[in-house]
Amino acid sequence: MCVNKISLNLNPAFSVLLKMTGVQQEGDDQSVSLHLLKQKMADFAKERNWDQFHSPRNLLLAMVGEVGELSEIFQWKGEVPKGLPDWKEDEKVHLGEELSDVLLYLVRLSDICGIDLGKAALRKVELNAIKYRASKNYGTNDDSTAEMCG
Ligand SMILES: Nc1ccn([C@H]2C[C@H](O)[C@@H](COP(=O)(O)OP(=O)(O)OP(=O)(O)O)O2)c(=O)n1
Repeated sequence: MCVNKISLNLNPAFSVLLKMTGVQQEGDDQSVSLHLLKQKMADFAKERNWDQFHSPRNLLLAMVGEVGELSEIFQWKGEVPKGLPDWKEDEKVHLGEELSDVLLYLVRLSDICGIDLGKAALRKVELNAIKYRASKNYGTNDDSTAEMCG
């Protein structure tokens, strides 16, 4: 599989962000590649002469800040049902924006650190499958059944 063509299904709110930033989606199915996001973030920084600010530490702190903003959306709500059926449309748009900020900083951080995020994530999925074998962990999330892997 070509890692650069790994696709993520993103919240519809992300299409608003893409339009605002002039980013065009690849196709009509709202799938966006990590490669496209990486390139768009690199262009965004270069056009503003912001490469100087996009250091690993700065990007990590920016991402953590955005995780905080994402957490605020859920703060004090108690548990919420999957699909967020009771949320207003503007709340979902806001959620999409904060999720996107986290993703974009993560993509940029990975790029600046020279990590191929798609490749690393695929490898991790494979490691997870070995550590948490379906046959031993079906229906349980007790990690005492996890296997060590070196
Ligand atoms: N130095 C910067 C500043 C911003 N961004 C990009 C990445 C994020 O997607 C978004 C973050 O912008 P803000 O810091 O304005 O954060 P918010 O959009 O969350 O705004 P606010 O914090 O006012 O809610 O912009 C960036 O790449 N580099």
